[in-house]
Amino acid sequence: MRKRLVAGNWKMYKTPSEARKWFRDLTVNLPQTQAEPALLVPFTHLPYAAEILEGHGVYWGAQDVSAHSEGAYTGEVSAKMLADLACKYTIVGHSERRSYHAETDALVAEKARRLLEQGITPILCVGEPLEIREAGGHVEYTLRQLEGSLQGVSPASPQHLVIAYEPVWAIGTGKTATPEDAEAMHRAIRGWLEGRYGSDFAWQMRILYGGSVKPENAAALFAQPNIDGGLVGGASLKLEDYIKLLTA
Ligand SMILES: O=C[C@H](O)COP(=O)(O)O
Repeated sequence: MRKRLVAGNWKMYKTPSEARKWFRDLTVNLPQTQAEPALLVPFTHLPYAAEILEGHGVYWGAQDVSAHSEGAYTGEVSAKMLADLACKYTIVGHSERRSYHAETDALVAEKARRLLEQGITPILCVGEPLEIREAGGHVEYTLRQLEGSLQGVSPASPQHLVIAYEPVWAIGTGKTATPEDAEAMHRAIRGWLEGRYGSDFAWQMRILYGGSVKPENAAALFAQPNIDGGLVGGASLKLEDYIKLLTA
């Protein structure tokens, strides 16, 4: 049985002080839920997450990591540093990193390997742009991206790797994939993972949907058999909405 993961990607929003208050408010208002809550926040917020969320059943992590283990890499943050702040998850290969920072599949795979070396679970993002979807090449495109981004990535258990399918055209646009379209892609991804890691392993891995997930559409998406939760941007910034997603 796969435990649903509701991962909030805060992107570059909120100050550390705002985050500290938000984390406290969440611990006080946390609903009874079968879902696992996780927050992927800016690096500057992580010490507060570690201090406040610890012991509440809420997990935290970063939105990116260096592909290097250590060294003279000004501005970068290593997986070891994230592990020291008890990060359970960290996003790699988000489409915003791929497009604004020209991150390649090979680089994303490097980053995922650095995280696994430190016991942090990568949430590895894949997904097609609009023109590929319109041309009907979305499955092929996404599976090719998955293959490139998982080169040499060998998680010790199915819980140590999470895939997030995020169609680029649905991110921050208010346009969501229909539950049926999202499910079709998730099924294709799981099929590919079976070939790569074996059926039992792939069956236990979680595949999240991301792209304009909101309290109003979450239940229908999460009800799909191969959708194991969400990677949520905008709606994870508002405490009330995030709480609704945990109980969707
Ligand atoms: O990582 C999250 C995605 O980019 C989705 O963002 P969104 O929920 O604001 O569309």
